[in-house]
Amino acid sequence: MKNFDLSLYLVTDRLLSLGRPLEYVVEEAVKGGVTMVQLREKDCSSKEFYRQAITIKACLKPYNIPLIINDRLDIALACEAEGLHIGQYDLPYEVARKILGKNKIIGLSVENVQDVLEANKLDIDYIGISPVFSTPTKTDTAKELGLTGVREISLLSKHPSVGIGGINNSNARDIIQAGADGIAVVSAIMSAADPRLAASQLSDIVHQSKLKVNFLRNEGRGKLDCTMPSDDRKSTE
Ligand SMILES: Cc1ncc(COP(=O)(O)OP(=O)(O)O)c(N)n1
Ligand SMILES: Cc1ncsc1CCOP(=O)(O)O
Ligand SMILES: [Mg+2]
Repeated sequence: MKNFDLSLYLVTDRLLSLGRPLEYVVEEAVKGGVTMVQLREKDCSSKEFYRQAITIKACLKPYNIPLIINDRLDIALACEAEGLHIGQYDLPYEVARKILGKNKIIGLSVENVQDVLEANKLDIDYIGISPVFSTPTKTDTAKELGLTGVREISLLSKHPSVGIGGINNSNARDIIQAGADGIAVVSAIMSAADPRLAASQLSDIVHQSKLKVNFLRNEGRGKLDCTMPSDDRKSTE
């Protein structure tokens, strides 16, 4: 059964871990409140990627946190990860789903409205709204979508969403208020002096923002039901 929470999604980058072992940063982050982990290795051999995947899988098991593998279906299968994240230029969704089966989590990056409309036709499990802001962590991205993009995409998407790209303590709240179900971060946790504290602060922001969004949605629903045309009812702002 697929059971996952997108609230605070850590995407790894070993090169940003300030020399600390990846498993140390990941475990600290999970203790701080990370709800999902993606192993993203852009620059290593398949053997090394597999070795890291097995190590991180073992580290996450006691916490019941799902491991998602970036790009590499073979590694996801080999380490029995809970899922795979693919982008617009990666292995096609249909192929990944056929090989992984219906019980694995598949996430897909969306970079514009057209991608979201296409994603709505697929049985993916979540979308990554990519990138929300420009970021030095990944420079080969599409144009940043900004908060307007997050708002538009989360209204259009039939799948749950996470924003990714340039997210930190100062803007995490805006991403949730714009309609995303969670935030995905690399440097805000990987490069934090105290990854547990960084995760716990982000987790608090996300949860507080979700409470506020849900409150406004419920409050608004009561008021909107009698005053607003139905097309305006999705908005919380
Ligand atoms: C949660 C999440 N969202 C988006 C991405 C980006 O995926 P992609 O566009 O395939 O780029 P790479 O990460 O492969 O460089 C992601 N990894 N995770
Ligand atoms: C993997 C990825 N996909 C889109 S932006 C990005 C990197 C996000 O890194 P950071 O959280 O450090 O800005
Ligand atoms: Mg990719």
